[in-house]
Amino acid sequence: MGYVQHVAQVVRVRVPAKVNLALCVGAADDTGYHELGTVFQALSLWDELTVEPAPPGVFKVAFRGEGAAFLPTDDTNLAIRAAKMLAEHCHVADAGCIMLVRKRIPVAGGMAGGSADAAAVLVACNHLWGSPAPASDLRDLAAQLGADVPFLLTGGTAIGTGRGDIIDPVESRGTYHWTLALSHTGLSTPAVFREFDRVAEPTAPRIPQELLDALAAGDVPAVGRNLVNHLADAAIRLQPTLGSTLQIGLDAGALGGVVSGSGPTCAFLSDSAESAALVAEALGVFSGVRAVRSALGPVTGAALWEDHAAR
Ligand SMILES: C[C@@](CO)(OP(=O)(O)O)[C@H](O)COP(=O)(O)OP(=O)(O)OC[C@H]1O[C@@H](n2ccc(N)nc2=O)[C@H](O)[C@@H]1O
Ligand SMILES: Nc1ncnc2c1ncn2[C@@H]1O[C@H](COP(=O)(O)OP(=O)(O)O)[C@@H](O)[C@H]1O
Repeated sequence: MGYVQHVAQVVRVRVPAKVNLALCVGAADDTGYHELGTVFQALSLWDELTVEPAPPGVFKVAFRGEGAAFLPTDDTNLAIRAAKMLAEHCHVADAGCIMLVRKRIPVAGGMAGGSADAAAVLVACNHLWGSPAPASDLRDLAAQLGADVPFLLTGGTAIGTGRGDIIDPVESRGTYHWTLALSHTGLSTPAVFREFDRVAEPTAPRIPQELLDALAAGDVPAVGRNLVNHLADAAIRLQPTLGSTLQIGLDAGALGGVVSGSGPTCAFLSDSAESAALVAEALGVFSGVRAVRSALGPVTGAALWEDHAAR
C-alpha cells in the first residue's frame, strides 16, 4: 500500500456498550484464549470520541466521565494502540492525533468499554486520514486489538464465534429495554476466565437454539428466559454480592437477568420503559449497586456522529 496523506479536521465518533445475551465458553487453546459461542447486543450507553490531528508521531488520549480516573493514558491504552496500529497498517504520512473520550461505559464492567473505544478510534482515525483502510482491514485490525472489538464496529445483535471475534448477523426483532446495575469495583476479564477454568468442565460452546428462536420472533419474554452466561458463576465467586443483585432485579419483575460478559455489571431485560423503571428503582436502593443505567438495544456500532460534529 502506498503512503496516504491525511486530511486535517476534527472527527467525532459515538460507540455503544455491549451485553452478551448468551456467553457460552468452551475449552482454552494453546494461547489461553477460550472458544466462545456468544450473542452480542449493542446498547444505547455510548462513549463519545473526539479526534484531532496532532504533530507527526504524537499520539495522546484523555478521558472524562465514568471511570476516567482509573484508565491508563500511556501507550498501553487500547485507544493509542488502535491509532498507531491503523497508522502503521496504512502507512499514513506524518500520523499523529489527540483523542478525547467522554466515557459512559463502566470501566472493567463486562460491557467492553475499552474495546468500544478501540473500535471508535479505528473508525475516527480512518476518517481523519482520508479512509485508507477498507472495512475488511478495520475488522482484521479490530480482532488483533481484542476479542470484543470487531463486534463494536458492527453493533446490532450478532453472533460471535472463535474468540468471539468472528461476527455473523443473527435474525433479531424487537426493542429491548435494559437496566444495568453497575458494581462498586470492576472485575478483570483474565481473572474471571481463570476462575472459570479452575472449576468448570469445558463443553462445546453451543448457543441455545431457544434464544435464537426467541430473537428471530422478537419474543422478549422468551429472550429473557434464555439469557445465559457460563462465566456468571466465576464472576459471582469473585464478587458474591452479584448473586443478590441478580435476585433483586428478578424480584422487581425483570424478564431475565444476566451478568454481562465477565462482569460485574448485571443486565436486566424488560419489555417496556415502565417495567424497566421498577427494576431500576429496586436496584438503586441496594447497597451492592453503585449506580443504575437504562439503555435500549439493539443500536448501531461505532459510527461518525455527524449531528454533533465539532464546528
Ligand atoms: C468476556 C468478554 C465477552 O464478550 O467480554 P468482557 O467481559 O471482557 O467485556 C470477551 O470475551 C472479552 O473480550 P476482550 O476484553 O476484548 O478480550 P481480550 O482483550 O482479547 O482478552 C482479554 C483476556 O480475556 C481472556 N479471553 C478473552 C477472549 C476469549 N475468547 N477467551 C479468553 O480467555 C484471555 O484471558 C485474555 O487475555
Ligand atoms: N480506552 C479504554 N477504556 C477502558 N478500559 C481500558 C481502555 N484502555 C485500556 N483499558 C483497560 O482495559 C481493562 C478492561 O476494561 P474494559 O474494557 O472497560 O472492561 P471489560 O473488558 O470488562 O469490558 C481496564 O482495566 C482498563 O485498564
